[in-house]
Amino acid sequence: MRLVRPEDWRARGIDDLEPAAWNALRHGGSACVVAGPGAGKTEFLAQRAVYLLETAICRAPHRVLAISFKTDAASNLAKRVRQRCPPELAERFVSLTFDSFTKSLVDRFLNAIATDWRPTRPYDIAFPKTWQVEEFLTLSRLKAPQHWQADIAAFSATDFESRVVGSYRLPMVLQQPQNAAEFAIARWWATQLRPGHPSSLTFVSINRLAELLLRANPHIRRALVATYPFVFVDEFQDTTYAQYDFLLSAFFGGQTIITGVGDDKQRIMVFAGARRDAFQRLQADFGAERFPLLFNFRSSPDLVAIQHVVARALDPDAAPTVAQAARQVDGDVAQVWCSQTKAAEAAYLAQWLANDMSTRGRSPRDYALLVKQKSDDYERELAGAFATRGLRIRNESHALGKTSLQDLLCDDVCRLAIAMFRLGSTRRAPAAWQLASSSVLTLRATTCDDETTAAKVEADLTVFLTTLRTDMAATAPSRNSAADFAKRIFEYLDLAAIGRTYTEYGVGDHLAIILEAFCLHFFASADGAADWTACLDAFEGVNQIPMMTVHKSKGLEYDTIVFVGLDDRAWWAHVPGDPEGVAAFFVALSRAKQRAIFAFCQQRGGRNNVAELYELLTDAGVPEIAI
Ligand SMILES: Nc1ncnc2c1ncn2[C@@H]1O[C@H](COP(=O)(O)OP(=O)(O)OP(=O)(O)O)[C@@H](O)[C@H]1O
Repeated sequence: MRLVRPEDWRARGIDDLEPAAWNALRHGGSACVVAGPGAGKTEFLAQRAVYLLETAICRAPHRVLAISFKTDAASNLAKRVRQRCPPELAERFVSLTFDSFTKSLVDRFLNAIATDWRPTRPYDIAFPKTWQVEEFLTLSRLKAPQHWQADIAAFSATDFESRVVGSYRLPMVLQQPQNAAEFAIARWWATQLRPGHPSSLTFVSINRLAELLLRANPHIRRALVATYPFVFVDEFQDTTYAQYDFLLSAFFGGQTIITGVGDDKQRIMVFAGARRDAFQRLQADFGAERFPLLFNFRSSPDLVAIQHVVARALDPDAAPTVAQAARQVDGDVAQVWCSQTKAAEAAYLAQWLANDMSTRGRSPRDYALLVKQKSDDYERELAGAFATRGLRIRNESHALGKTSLQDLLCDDVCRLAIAMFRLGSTRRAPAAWQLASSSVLTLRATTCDDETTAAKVEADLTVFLTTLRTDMAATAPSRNSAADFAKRIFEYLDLAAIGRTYTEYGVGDHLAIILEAFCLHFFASADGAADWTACLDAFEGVNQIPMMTVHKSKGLEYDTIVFVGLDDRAWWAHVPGDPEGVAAFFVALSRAKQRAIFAFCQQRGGRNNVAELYELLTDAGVPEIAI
């Protein structure tokens, strides 16, 4: 492998980076890369990883660790690095979510966790609802000594865990609570560790256990620091108290160079415990230098101008960004559509989308329907009208067991299983063959250098697929036949080998969660499908218009976004003046490359609470149109 001198290194797969991005990319210390939507923050991280690997600034066996918040962001970043540098270098780029990283530490070193805090193996993952936390806090208050009761009553169920539990460092051994917070926290832990039962841990608890693990076991921390001299954190503005504290415990005071990228104006996770001062802390604790980026590669100049009006509402000092993309549509690039009834809104929307697709030659996946929450409800309300225009909605936020459709689809095992099914339903699927054959070689612990064994593994795969193809051709899709074929494919792939080969499935219950979600979605896709290709298309959402919550749309981009439900009912939690609501609005608006439409329907709710969002659109010159 030929190394590149740092001064000779050029951007890979893109023409260039903006000057400030070059400075940040070459910077030798920790950095805060702060930039608005579409600035290419994810692309910047991919380029920096390739730079570090190709110049051997990150020399083997050292690795670059990238931490993202969402599974699809982590896999998207890994994919970009794989596309931009040779495989032997890309394999030293580790891209994980915060939760999977801390969980893998806990699962791997569970026995090194102090006995007072050690969970059972295996443990369940808990997702307590707000009412359950409320109930817990009420009970804790009643059980607390009287002088602590008022303090406990002041805790809020929405952020008790993220702020109070999340910012608390576990002592090495269990101690008597000294104040109200410690009393509530101790009870919270008792409900999670559950002596005598399988523990049931939230990801905040898993984070706290990982932090304790590193603090209590300096040799594990040293090994971690030695493995990863470079750490990237994407969406840094959303770093929670627990996550920042974990970073501090793991990497403070050492040689680790941290690169945090993000945008304070897109901070929409405060409800989940995001710190408002994450960038400032990175500057103070790790001496990170600040690099603001000013380009926007995503949105057309007119949309960038509208975004700037909203950006200024969030940060009066926000610098104007420089649009790099060209405008491709005539007429308004943004509009507010006002309707009286949900039925009228759905009918108009479906007709407009079908028409726009055919006149502009666009596909359903160029569009996205964004909602504030409860995507299942909107899907139900719109699906009928869409069907009459031959359109199908793909609800990416839909929950599947303990994961979501969006997370399932970017999972490695899911992608492999679908590739096998594609090869079972058709002869010509080169991308599927590429993925299946390389994965099966890896699962059988064979390298391409060992030509004899590799040929045998491929021949065996061909035989398996030939029989599968014959049997699938002779069997109509149904829930039962889907279950039979899924069983056959997973047995062939060998779940034990999957656990051994892919680190993310080796420990814990991640594989079980994915398998459950896969089966739920695959059986539903097979139900009523005309043939296996239709079943697989339904599974993958081919030719369907994606719908998702704003939170799930983070980091994604579409030609046209339609925000459905800009009203008080959908935004019930929004308090006028609260920057988090405006930030969510900003995230939605900035997903659009060419066009953003906001749908307001009187039947859904009023627009008092959200008046400020409409005012911003009016200030930006966005017209309102009755439909
Ligand atoms: N240097 C570049 N040259 C050309 N295109 C780029 C460059 N950097 C990024 N892009 C493209 O611009 C778009 C936005 O990039 P990316 O998704 O990385 O932005 P982001 O800063 O993460 O945005 P957001 O914060 O809104 O999620 C993508 O389509 C990406 O491929």
